[in-house]
Amino acid sequence: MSGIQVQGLAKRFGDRTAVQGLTFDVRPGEVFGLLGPNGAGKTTTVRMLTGLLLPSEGEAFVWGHSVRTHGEQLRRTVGLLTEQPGLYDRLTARENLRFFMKLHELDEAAAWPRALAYLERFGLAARVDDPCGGFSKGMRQKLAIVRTLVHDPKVIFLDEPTSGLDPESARTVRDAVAELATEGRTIVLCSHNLSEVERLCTRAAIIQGRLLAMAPLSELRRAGQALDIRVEGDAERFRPALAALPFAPNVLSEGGRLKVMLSDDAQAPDVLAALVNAGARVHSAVPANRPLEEVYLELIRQGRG
Ligand SMILES: Nc1ncnc2c1ncn2[C@@H]1O[C@H](COP(=O)(O)OP(=O)(O)OP(=O)(O)O)[C@@H](O)[C@H]1O
Repeated sequence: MSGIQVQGLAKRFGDRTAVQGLTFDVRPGEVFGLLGPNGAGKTTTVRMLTGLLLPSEGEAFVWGHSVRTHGEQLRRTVGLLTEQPGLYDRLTARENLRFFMKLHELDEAAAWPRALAYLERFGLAARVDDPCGGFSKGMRQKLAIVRTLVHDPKVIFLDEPTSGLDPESARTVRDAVAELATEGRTIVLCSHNLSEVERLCTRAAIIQGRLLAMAPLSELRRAGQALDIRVEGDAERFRPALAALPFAPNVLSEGGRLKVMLSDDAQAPDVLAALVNAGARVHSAVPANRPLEEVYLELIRQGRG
C-alpha cells in the first residue's frame, strides 16, 4: 500500500483535543495541501503521520506502515521539513548532511551525490564547507530541505518550505517539489501561502481541529462561484452600490474589473442590475472560480460558527 490513508485520527493533550475524526487519503505522485489557521492541528497531524506522536484514536498508514505499530519503518520512509530548520550552527553544511546520513544509517558514498545535486540546484554547493551559523535564513531553509531528502524518502512532509526565501529561490524549491511528486513520491504541504498551494497542490484538506473540507482544488474553488465583470473606468466606485445589495457580496476590484462572490447563482442578475443602476457601463460578465483564499476564509468562518 503506498501513499497515505488516514482513518478517524485524533489527538488529545490532557483535556484539549488538538484534532479529531480526521479521515483522508493522499495518493503517490500527489502534492496534497494541509491547510488551516494557527492552532488548527496541522503540526500535530504531521507529527502523528511521521511517527513522532502516537494518536489518541484512529489509525493511519503511511506507505503501508501503521503509525501505531511500525514507527521505525515509518521514520525511514518519511522526510520531514519542520518549521525550524534544526541544523547545527557549528557544523558546516557538509557535516550537517553527513550527520543526518549517519542517523539514517545511509552509505554516505551512495547518498552524497544525491545531496550534492540538490545543493547545486539550490545554489549552495560553493558554501558546502562553510559553517551553517554564517548562513542566511534562506540558505538555512534550503539546506534543511536537502537534509529532508538525504534518505530518498517516499513520503515528504513540508511545513512552509518557501518561508523566508526570495522569489527566485522559492521558485526553485517549488519546481523541486513538483519534480519530487512526478517521481511518484507523496508530498504533504502545510502552508499559509494559499497562492503557493494553488500552484503546487492537486487536492487539499482544510482542517480546524476537525476536517472542514477535502477536495481537488478545482472543486474547492468552484464551491460557490464568482462573477468576473468588466466595466468602463475605475470599478472601485461601484463598490457602495454592491454593498447596498441585501446579500452584500464580497467584492474584489482592480482597474476596470470586479470579482463579485456569489453564494447563489440567482444573485447574478441583481448584481448586474445594481451596477447598471449606479451608472456602470458593463462590457462583460462571466462566471469565474473563486480564489482559494475566499473559499478558505469562508470555510474557517463557518467552522467557527
Ligand atoms: N505538546 C502539546 N501539548 C499540549 N497541547 C498541544 C501540544 N501540541 C499542540 N498542542 C495544541 O494542539 C492544538 C493544535 O496545535 P498545532 O501545533 O498542531 O497547530 P498548527 O495547525 O500546526 O498551528 P500553526 O499554524 O500555528 O503552526 C493547539 O491548541 C496546541 O496548543
